Amino acid sequence: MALAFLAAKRSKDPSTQVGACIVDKNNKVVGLGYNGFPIGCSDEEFPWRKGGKTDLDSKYMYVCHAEMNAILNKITADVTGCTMFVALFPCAECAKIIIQSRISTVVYMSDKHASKNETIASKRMLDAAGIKYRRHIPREKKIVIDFDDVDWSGMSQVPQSPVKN
Ligand SMILES: Nc1ccn([C@H]2C[C@H](O)[C@@H](COP(=O)(O)O)O2)c(=O)n1
Repeated sequence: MALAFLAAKRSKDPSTQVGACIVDKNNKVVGLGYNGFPIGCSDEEFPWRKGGKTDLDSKYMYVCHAEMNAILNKITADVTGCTMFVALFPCAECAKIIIQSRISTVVYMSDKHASKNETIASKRMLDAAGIKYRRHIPREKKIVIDFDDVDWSGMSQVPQSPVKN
């Protein structure tokens, strides 16, 4: 989930940055994505403002969601049986792509649009397709990357990364 949030930091959306990270059955990262405009659609030319969902001058007509980008950016032939970690519960359009790509589990952080039809429809499809979903309960409250903490000559981190007991 932390990697999904790190990917989200690359989003140029001024109001909502969403990231998604796909891992395989061995927890290997096989795809990362964040919300952004399609290749060739410049952030300077296309609108980041909110508006009606079908308004030509709003971002909703153009933005690719983090989930879709993570799937399209996959480094494996397919993502069958994989788990997607995503900051925000997938909308109905992303649910369709998740189902068709045969991802088996979705782990999300926020479900703030739970009462909206796009989320209700999403859950209806995920349930029908037998895709499991659950909210992420973070074990760590904070993950800090402080470049000043890195000993560049020895390339070691001070304090060192915690090791599993
Ligand atoms: N599951 C989701 C939900 C939304 N997004 C993206 C699409 C937009 O860039 C932004 C939502 O904008 P808002 O209406 O909150 O200003 O988040 C996504 O990538 N994945």
